[in-house]
Formats: sequence, C-alpha cells, structure tokens
Amino acid sequence: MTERSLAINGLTCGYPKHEVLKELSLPRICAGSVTVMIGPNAAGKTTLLRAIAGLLPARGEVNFDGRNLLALAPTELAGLVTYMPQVLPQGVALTTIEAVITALRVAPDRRGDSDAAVHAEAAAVLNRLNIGHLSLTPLDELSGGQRQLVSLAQAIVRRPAVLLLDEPTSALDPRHQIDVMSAVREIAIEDGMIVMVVLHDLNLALAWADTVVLLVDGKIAAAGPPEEAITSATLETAYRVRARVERCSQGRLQVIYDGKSV
Ligand SMILES: Nc1ncnc2c1ncn2[C@@H]1O[C@H](COP(=O)(O)OP(=O)(O)OP(=O)(O)O)[C@@H](O)[C@H]1O
Repeated sequence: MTERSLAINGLTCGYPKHEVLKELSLPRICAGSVTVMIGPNAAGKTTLLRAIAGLLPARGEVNFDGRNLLALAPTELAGLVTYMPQVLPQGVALTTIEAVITALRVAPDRRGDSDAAVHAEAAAVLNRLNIGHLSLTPLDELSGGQRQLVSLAQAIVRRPAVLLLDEPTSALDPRHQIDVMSAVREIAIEDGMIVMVVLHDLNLALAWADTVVLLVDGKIAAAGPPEEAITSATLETAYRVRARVERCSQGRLQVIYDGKSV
C-alpha cells in the first residue's frame, strides 16, 4: 500500500480584490509528519490553510489519497480535514467537555456513536492536553490560553486525516506550548495524520517540525528540514532581521535574534 500524502500543485487563491497565493506548489507532505508554516505577517499562511480546508474559493490541486480536495463536496471534505482557526469563537454557552463532544458529534462518521463512547473520547483528549480539570468549566470562564487548548482539543478529537492548526500556541505559556507540540507530534504518528501548523515561534518550529515551509509574500522562500529552512540567510531575507541559528549546550538548534537588518 502506498503511504498517504498531501500534494499541493498550482494553488491559486485569495480574496475578491487580493490574490494572495498564485500557482503555489508545496513539496509532498507524508502522513505521520508535522509540517510547520512560518513567515512574516500577511505572508499568506492562514490563507493557505483556509484554502485547503475549503473555506476560500481556490483553483489548482490539493491532492490527498488520489482525490483533489478542492473538488470535494463540503461534507466529504469535513470528514477528512479539520481546521483550527487563529481567532477563537466567544460567547458559546457550553462547558469545556460539551464543546469537545459537540465537535466530535458533527463529524459525519461519528453521529451514531454512543454517548458513553463520545464522552470517553472527549475526556481522553482533554487529559492528553492536561486540561481534564477544566471539563466542567463554562467556556466563557476560561482564560485565553485555556480557550486555545480547548479549541485544539476540538480539532484533534475528530482525528482527521488532515489537521490544520493556525497558531495553536500563540496564547500559551512555555509548558503548555511543549504539551501541545508533543501531543500533536504523537497524534500525527499514531494516526498517520497529515499535520500542518502555522507558528511564529521559530524555536518551536526548529524543535518540533519534520518539515518547515517559509512563506514570504505568497511564495515559498524555503522548504525542507528545519535546519535547512531556518538559517541566518533565510531569516534575513524573510523577516529582515539579523539572527543566528546555533546549537545550545544540549545540542538543540536555537534562533538568537541580534536585531533588525538594514
Ligand atoms: N478577508 C480578507 N479580505 C481581504 N484580504 C484579506 C482577508 N484576510 C486576509 N487578507 C489579506 O491576505 C493577505 C494574507 O493574509 P493571511 O492572513 O493569509 O496572512 P498570514 O501569513 O496568516 O499572516 P499573520 O502571520 O499576520 O497571521 C494579507 O495581505 C491580508 O491583508
């Protein structure tokens, strides 16, 4: 059996008066791997994820398992792809576990599951993200970081074939950032999921990505293993900063910013 993968060829998409991505193609993404999208503000990272999720009109090919996702009906696409947005909804009168159960229940293939099975799965995901203690807390009483963790739980509980996460760690403290990235990595491997994550924290990208894609102005400026995509030269070009990528005393690569470049 051939390994499942996602391949993007000639993707063009954007907004009525602003074409953001033009004929974009990405290296093939293998199941079980984590691809981290980085790049300056407004580079097109969210636009790319939203196009793959069918939330924006797009032309080209997003091939998965022999099918072009762009041509699928919304319900079929929703069974394969889950997108966690950057901005999280507020004002929803549910507890944390109810929110996760609701996310699972809308998955087309899970509607017939027993209440006990769905509850157990939702509880397991909350525990995995170390927020089991928040199960009965209303969403409106959560902090920003806690809400981000619940939103991630809603995305991963569905165990989609393709998981798209838009800045899932932006509101989290360092410990929870590690919780999230390690959970995402484990789930990708366990379920053979294709995971694409947008991050601004380049040290997280260096630590957790199998592949890094650097997007600048709607185009790929670098793509490959983290140590090849994140270098002094690529950071200077993309972000106009002076930075070094060096190994710390424990051998891990880290970015050190020295200032703005001229
Ligand atoms: N709804 C919209 N209508 C029109 N233009 C939009 C809309 N949403 C985003 N854009 C524009 O599309 C471009 C890409 O935006 P996008 O949100 O994809 O960038 P990003 O790389 O995710 O940025 P950030 O790191 O700031 O979140 C930007 O120029 C932005 O102004």
